[in-house]
Amino acid sequence: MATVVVVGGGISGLAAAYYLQRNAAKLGKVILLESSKRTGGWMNSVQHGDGSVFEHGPRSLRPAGKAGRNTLHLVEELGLSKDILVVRRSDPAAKNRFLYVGHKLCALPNSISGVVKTVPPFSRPLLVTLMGEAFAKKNTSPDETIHDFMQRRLGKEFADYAVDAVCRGIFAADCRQLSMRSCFPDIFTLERQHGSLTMGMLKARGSKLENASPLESRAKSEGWASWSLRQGLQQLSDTMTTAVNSNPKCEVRTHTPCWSLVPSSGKIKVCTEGEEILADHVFSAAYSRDLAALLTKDFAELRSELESIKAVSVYVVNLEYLGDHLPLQGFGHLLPSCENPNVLGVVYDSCTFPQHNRRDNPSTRLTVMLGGAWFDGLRTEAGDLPTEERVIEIATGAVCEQLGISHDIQPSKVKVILQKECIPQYTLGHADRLSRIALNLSKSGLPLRLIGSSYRGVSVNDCINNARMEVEGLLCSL
Ligand SMILES: Cc1cc2nc3c(=O)[nH]c(=O)nc-3n(C[C@H](O)[C@H](O)[C@H](O)COP(=O)(O)OP(=O)(O)OC[C@H]3O[C@@H](n4cnc5c(N)ncnc54)[C@H](O)[C@@H]3O)c2cc1C
Ligand SMILES: C=Cc1c2[nH]c(c1C)Cc1[nH]c(c(CCC(=O)O)c1C)Cc1[nH]c(c(C)c1CCC(=O)O)Cc1[nH]c(c(C)c1C=C)C2
Repeated sequence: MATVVVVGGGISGLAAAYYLQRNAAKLGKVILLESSKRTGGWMNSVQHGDGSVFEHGPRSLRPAGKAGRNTLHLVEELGLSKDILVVRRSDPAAKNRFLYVGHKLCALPNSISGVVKTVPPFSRPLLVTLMGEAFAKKNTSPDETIHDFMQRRLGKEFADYAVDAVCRGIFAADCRQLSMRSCFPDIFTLERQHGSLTMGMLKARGSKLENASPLESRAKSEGWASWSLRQGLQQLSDTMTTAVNSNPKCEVRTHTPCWSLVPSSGKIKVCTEGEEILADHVFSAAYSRDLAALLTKDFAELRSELESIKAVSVYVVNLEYLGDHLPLQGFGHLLPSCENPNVLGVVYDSCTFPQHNRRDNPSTRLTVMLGGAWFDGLRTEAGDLPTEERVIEIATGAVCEQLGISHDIQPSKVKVILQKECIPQYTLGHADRLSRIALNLSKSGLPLRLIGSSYRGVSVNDCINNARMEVEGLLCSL
């Protein structure tokens, strides 16, 4: 009977352990090793005594797409359907997203009238941009930066404002560095298959749901745009941890860093502080650079490829103000890098999930995100990290300037968290890098499978779905 070790207890590692424990009869033992004191990784929701919930990491998931539907399935299996908080497509938090440009909040078009009119910061209606897109020249190069791709198809203005800002709001990244093929594979493929994104999207519309679970059907019929859970998204990782631990053949060990992975006659010796586990199979769910540090010098090439996937750091600043202070209802706003590189955007949490607001008083909850690919711009002249006071000053300054919440109103809660190297960057050539990693791994003969946000998608949905596919791959091979 095989022993399987999962290194890393973020959502990817937990998903692998969860899908492995469902098939534990075929396996001997499943052990998940997590170096920190808690599972969940970046998934981190903090509940306060007054009922408020603050997210320091991911805050909402999309129900759409194969990976989105897979997570809904998981939620149902875990018995969490009753705790789902839904944002419908008709809600302001789904319809209204803003760009902060030229010292103004500009609504991104979300209706027919918004598409046919010229709305700031654009100099022509979105409809004209989309009509032009249908005739843009196709590119056949194996990869392109997101900015080059979008500028070619939708024009420079659209790429500089909308695309630049959205990439900051997903990858905290500079779209001039990122790979279109790896960050938005579906859109990249639309051009290959249909010659145009507009035409491709029109053809792909209204596909039917087959074998939908009750929650998926509900999501479709009620028009869900995104969702969270009553205790915050960490409720998902906590429930997965409990499910894995409740299987007698499986075990989640926190406070247990893996120190090294050493090949041993077709198996891997997994070394921790007090123990060596001889594993038949290892899933690495740690950041690729952390995995590189676990491999011996014999794997220099593999290590150097894994190390080349860099990640950016983000300051997450959660703010709560007593009273209703939002000038507009919506999901939040993003700043294109030309407006203010250091401030990525502001999420209007109290509008998106009012269920997470404190119970005793009306409140405005916001999350300001700073840094990302522009993180060094936040450092002092000496190159040091800014003090917590300075980070709060930047965040409350942004809220004052961009949302008109005066400096005279003191936040009732403030939490600053530095999320170090939290979002891996799929730069140009990422797909080739993954091919080289796969080749290196297969040559090495190591029974090691790679999952996690470093490789094929940073969204929680992708992390879970990719873990599931890797587990299925292993089970098929047994
Ligand atoms: C601020 C922020 C906001 C986000 N917002 C969203 C959102 O709204 N929606 C969305 O879908 N996604 C969002 N994401 C992305 C998503 O949260 C992450 O991509 C995802 O959680 C990554 O999960 P993971 O398990 O792959 O990695 P991680 O969460 O990094 O987990 C890796 C784990 O491995 C452990 N580890 C590392 N080395 C070792 C070792 N040697 N031994 C043992 N353990 C080890 C680490 O301690 C960690 O717990 C956001 C991310 C951030 C940072
Ligand atoms: C301002 C910085 C960030 C905000 N969220 C994130 C960052 C870095 C991280 C993030 N947000 C989303 C994902 C998952 C992507 C997916 O494929 O599901 C991640 C890793 C969701 C998301 N957020 C925005 C968009 C357009 C998306 C994609 C999915 C969707 O349409 O819901 C926009 C956005 N993010 C932030 C703000 C303030 C904002 C827009 C107003 C915060």
